Amino acid sequence: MKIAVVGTGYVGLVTGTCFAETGNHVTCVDINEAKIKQMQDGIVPIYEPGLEDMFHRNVNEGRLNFTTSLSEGIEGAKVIFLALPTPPGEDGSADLKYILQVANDLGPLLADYTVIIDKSTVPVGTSELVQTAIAKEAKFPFDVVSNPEFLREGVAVEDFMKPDRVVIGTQSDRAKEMMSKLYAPLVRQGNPIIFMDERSAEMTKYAANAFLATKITFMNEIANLCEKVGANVDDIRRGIGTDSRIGKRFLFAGIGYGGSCFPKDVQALAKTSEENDYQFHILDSVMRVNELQKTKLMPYIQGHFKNDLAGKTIGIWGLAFKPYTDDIREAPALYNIEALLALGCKVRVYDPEAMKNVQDQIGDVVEYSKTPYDAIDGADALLIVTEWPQFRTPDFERMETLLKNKVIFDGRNLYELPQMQELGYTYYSVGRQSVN
Ligand SMILES: NC(=O)c1ccc[n+]([C@@H]2O[C@H](COP(=O)([O-])OP(=O)(O)OC[C@H]3O[C@@H](n4cnc5c(N)ncnc54)[C@H](O)[C@@H]3O)[C@@H](O)[C@H]2O)c1
Ligand SMILES: O=c1ccn([C@@H]2O[C@H](COP(=O)(O)OP(=O)(O)O[C@H]3O[C@H](CO)[C@@H](O)[C@H](O)[C@H]3O)[C@@H](O)[C@H]2O)c(=O)[nH]1
Repeated sequence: MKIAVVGTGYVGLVTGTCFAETGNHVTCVDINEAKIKQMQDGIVPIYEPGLEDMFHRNVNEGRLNFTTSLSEGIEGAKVIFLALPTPPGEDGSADLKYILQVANDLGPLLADYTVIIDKSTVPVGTSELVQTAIAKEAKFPFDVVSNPEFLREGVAVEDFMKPDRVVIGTQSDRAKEMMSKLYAPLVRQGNPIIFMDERSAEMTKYAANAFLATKITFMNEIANLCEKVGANVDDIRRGIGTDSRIGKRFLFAGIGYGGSCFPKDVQALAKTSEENDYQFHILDSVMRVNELQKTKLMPYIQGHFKNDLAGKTIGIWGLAFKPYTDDIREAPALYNIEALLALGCKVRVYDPEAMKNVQDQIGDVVEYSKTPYDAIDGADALLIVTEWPQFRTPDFERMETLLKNKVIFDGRNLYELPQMQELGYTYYSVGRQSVN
């Protein structure tokens, strides 16, 4: 099938590449000329495990192309995916200007029956707005389908190729048939395509993200309480996660959730509630708790150094909002850097993938290190923010020779308490007792 994907960010690029991999001919359209040129030159603009090989294979075999021209990109396409940004507007609601702009542009360009698919995360009712915008100048029949995306950064290719489920919101039989054909190779494993109406599909995406953000936040609050009552949140996680009604995943306490989705989607759902005269109390709490959680180790850092942090050097391991990505959107590391700098600290950072993005965003207010060990050379303490695998089994003996003090503040609970005790570190983590 000939497919167009409009918007070649995270979701667009993964969608386009994976559908090319299943034998379709895909053209990716983006207004960012530099990005399109990069991809035409064979450079994948994001770091995502498994994507690069698949990208090159499909480009070389002629199934994956790139253009900045919408009219050229959608020529002959039976389906058009909209994978455009929906950032928070000033009031927290999702800003639909990118989607509606493209919808307006698409109308006069359609040259046959086409299925237009919202892959972006959009508030309930958006498919009707898209429908109206396209209809203004369309001369051919079309259907607008809501097909929210559930991939996680870092495992995006696997999530896309083997989805737990595919949610498709449409009431058109013609669109349903087209979507079933497109997704057939991906749902072979027995995972379902779930059909529903457009509004329910749009709501399903927000419900999933808000539920997961709430699950994490609940564990973060349990962790905060564990510290006070002398319990260990890792044991609690094992103790409740084995209950199949609760499930083992997304129960890891830490220094808050970040990324391009949870923060903005929880906020947007709260806004939708407000607009519909409903106070979604849980979401308000989730947002408030997560704000506090991101810098929850700061009081421990201040306490340890007796509120005298001016001139102290803190090494930070991890900048990306989670491992296996270079994405720093809403990353807890940025909040901790800001808090440490405000207290007069010098900050030295290391991340295997995200340092360029951080430097582009905040410049040289921190020092960028070539290795994790450079980041702690002469530092007064180490703060761990992202659980990259290489931080799990570091050379503790070497660290001891580099750190001025054997102190670790660990926002991701990477090490066992008895191990830290034996090694003689002062160790603060989340939801567990401190080791001195
Ligand atoms: N990032 C994720 O993990 C993820 C997962 C599921 C859903 N989503 C949702 O998918 C949507 C896209 O997210 P993303 O992270 O891929 O966004 P992104 O910001 O990484 O990329 C969006 C792309 O759209 C392009 N663009 C903007 N206006 C355009 C136009 N008029 N024509 C063509 N291209 C245009 C931008 O240049 C950019 O390359 C959002 O609604 C997001 O909430 C994201
Ligand atoms: O037990 C956990 C699991 C995650 N996190 C944090 O939660 C955030 C989000 O993690 P994750 O969900 O793995 O990453 P995303 O790529 O943001 O994916 C989420 O957001 C996407 C965009 O909407 C959805 O498609 C995915 O299904 C949804 O998991 C990160 O800061 C993680 O550190 C925790 O603190 N504890």
